[in-house]
Amino acid sequence: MSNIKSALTIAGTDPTGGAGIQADLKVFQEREVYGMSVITSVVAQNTLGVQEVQHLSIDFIEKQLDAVLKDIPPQGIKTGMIATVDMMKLIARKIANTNIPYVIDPVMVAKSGDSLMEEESRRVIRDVLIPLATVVTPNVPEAEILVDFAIKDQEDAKKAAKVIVDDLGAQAAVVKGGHLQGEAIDVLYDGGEYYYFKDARFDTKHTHGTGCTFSAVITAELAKGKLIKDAVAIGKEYITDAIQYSLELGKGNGPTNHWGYRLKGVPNHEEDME
Ligand SMILES: Nc1ncnc2c1ncn2[C@@H]1O[C@H](COP(=O)(O)OP(=O)(O)OP(=O)(O)O)[C@@H](O)[C@H]1O
Ligand SMILES: Cc1ncc(COP(=O)(O)O)c(N)n1
Repeated sequence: MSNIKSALTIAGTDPTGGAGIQADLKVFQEREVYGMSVITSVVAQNTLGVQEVQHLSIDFIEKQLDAVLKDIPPQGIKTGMIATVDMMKLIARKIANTNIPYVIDPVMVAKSGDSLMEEESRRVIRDVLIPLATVVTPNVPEAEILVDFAIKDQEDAKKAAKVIVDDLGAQAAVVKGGHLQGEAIDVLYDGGEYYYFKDARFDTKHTHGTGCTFSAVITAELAKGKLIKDAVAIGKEYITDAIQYSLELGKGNGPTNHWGYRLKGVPNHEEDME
């Protein structure tokens, strides 16, 4: 038997390569798992925002899922942009009995402010997909919608992570602190303990795709058999480096970039460098 680990992302696209499916596949490659993808929606977007979205039919998404799952069953699955209730129900049906670690990045609104999930789906994701999750990775606005209370500080973020696990049924939740003040602190709750992942906050607008990248690393590490808390720690370190070396590409919010960090060749924030 092959010991190659593979990971599957089920998400929307970003033709400029910073977010969505394209970002996930780059991460899988960097984390040395074999990357596979099922596209839910094709998105005409760039660093400035979303221009147009076309959802694929449920029937065609199902064909893609069957093509992958029946041929190369992955050791880790993540979902990103799942815009409609019917897509959520389909994905739940396909992965409910698989036992494959499953990471949900509950993508609702792009950094540009454009909606990536229908209003109705925001409630349905709670009931249909969250109970299947190994880890859910909401940012603060997404966590607020999932738990129905305002998150102003780390104490609130901690409470939200607990509700997502204890009440909504995920195995673990990490509420990301990118939208809070001060250092970038993410809170993980795994049903037993809280873990805090704290790192420097960089003053940069080039953070397109941070959430996608972070959750893709966690998926890759779970696929390799890492514990949840170790997978999140690796995700945090990776995204911090990728934000520090993010790229001034495009006319808006440029993409994060771990590749540049690795090569140490193309820093764009010289003030952060020695
Ligand atoms: N300016 C920053 N400097 C350092 N780390 C950051 C910064 N902004 C976000 N992070 C970290 O990046 C990760 C993603 O967090 P964030 O809250 O930005 O997710 P997100 O809003 O879901 O991203 P996206 O909008 O791309 O979906 C977290 O680990 C967070 O702490
Ligand atoms: C297909 C897709 N999925 C996710 C995001 C969120 O990323 P961001 O909030 O950084 O724009 C996105 N823009 N596009």
